[in-house]
Amino acid sequence: MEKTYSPGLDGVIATETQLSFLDTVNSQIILRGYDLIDLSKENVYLDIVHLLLNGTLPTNEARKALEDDLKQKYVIPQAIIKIFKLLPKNTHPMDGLRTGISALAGYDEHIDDRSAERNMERAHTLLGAVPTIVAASYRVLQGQDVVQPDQRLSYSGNFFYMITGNKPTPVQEKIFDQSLLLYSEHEMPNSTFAARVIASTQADLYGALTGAVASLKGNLHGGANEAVMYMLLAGKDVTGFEKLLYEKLANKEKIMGFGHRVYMKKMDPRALIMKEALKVLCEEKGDDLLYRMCVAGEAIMEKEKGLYPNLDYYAAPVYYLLGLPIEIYTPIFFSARTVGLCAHVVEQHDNNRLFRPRVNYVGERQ
Ligand SMILES: CC(=O)SCCNC(=O)CCNC(=O)[C@H](O)C(C)(C)COP(=O)(O)OP(=O)(O)OC[C@H]1O[C@@H](n2cnc3c(N)ncnc32)[C@H](O)[C@@H]1OP(=O)(O)O
Ligand SMILES: O=C([O-])CC(=O)C(=O)O
Repeated sequence: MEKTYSPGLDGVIATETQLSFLDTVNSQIILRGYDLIDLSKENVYLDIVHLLLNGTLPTNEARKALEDDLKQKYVIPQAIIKIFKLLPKNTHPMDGLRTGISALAGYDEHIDDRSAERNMERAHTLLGAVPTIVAASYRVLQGQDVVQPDQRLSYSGNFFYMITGNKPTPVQEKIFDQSLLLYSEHEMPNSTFAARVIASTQADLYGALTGAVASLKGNLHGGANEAVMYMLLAGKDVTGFEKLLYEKLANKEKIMGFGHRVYMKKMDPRALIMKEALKVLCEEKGDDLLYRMCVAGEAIMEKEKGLYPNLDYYAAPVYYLLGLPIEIYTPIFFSARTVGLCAHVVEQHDNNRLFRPRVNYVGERQ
């Protein structure tokens, strides 16, 4: 049989899924039948968690029960905090996160049980623990004290608090929660593919997510949000940012936060929501410099390359104005994506076939 080769697996269908689909024609991100963009206007992150793991949007009671359950799982083993203390201080928070998730596997007494029930329990354990791992590994590596979780806060409010040590204002909490919702699930990005490939050997959820962290760190993927912020800071103001972008384009460099394998010639619909959030935060601050810089960058990229922003382009300045440390932007993305990854691994284990593609051999033969 003739086999086709598509570099980067562009356009290749890797799996069947009931979880999500990017409908680029209608600029919709379908999650179990609902449009994530619609949901981002009325719903909260935990609704998406319920939708992805249970198949339905929660009632108020079900949302509360979910949140109460996750709250019981916030505290991570003290030994994992000790491991963070042993890491070299220049360890990137994504590598701290990868180490923390990997270490959780040892605490699972049923590690060899891949049933949907056990995987669902593990998903809850991870959803409770990952924000704590993100915040604690970052703070330990910075030489700061770990902020203990505060169960009186909402799930997102507590995550924000554990990172910054400050309780968010209602506006900060709403926008932070919305960003988590937008990052929660996105069909078949590199990290989700990596997780499903790993899970397809019957490897466990922790292993699959550990691999996904490694994938998400790269700046062609999740690492772009951090890179966007460094680029904006290097630009300093609108003129400086425009000059920087023209220089990068002249050097044939990739501009972080633009382009997308699936959307490429269209705006990522999630970016629009974060663009609106950026406007709100700028208005609140009484300083719209970051907004004007981003809009100027968007215009240059459209004119010069016909490329549009992806979510990372607008999430980065939003996180900056929320007062979040730059090195933690990608770990936050991962934390939000934990639910999507868990749902994909559950689905993979439930209906598994080992991923094992072939190659076009172009080497020599004796
Ligand atoms: C939430 C997320 O993870 S979204 C992704 C975040 N990543 C980024 O923002 C990194 C910047 N963007 C990119 O590198 C790419 O657009 C990717 C990796 C996202 C998609 O890559 P691919 O689908 O493989 O497209 P590819 O890299 O082949 O680009 C196609 C063409 O567009 C150009 N291009 C794509 N993105 C960019 C960009 N950001 N800046 C400049 N040129 C770009 C490429 O140079 C290439 O041009 P050519 O055909 O003249 O060589
Ligand atoms: O879909 C992709 O390739 C990358 C992305 O936007 C995401 O993971 O949110």
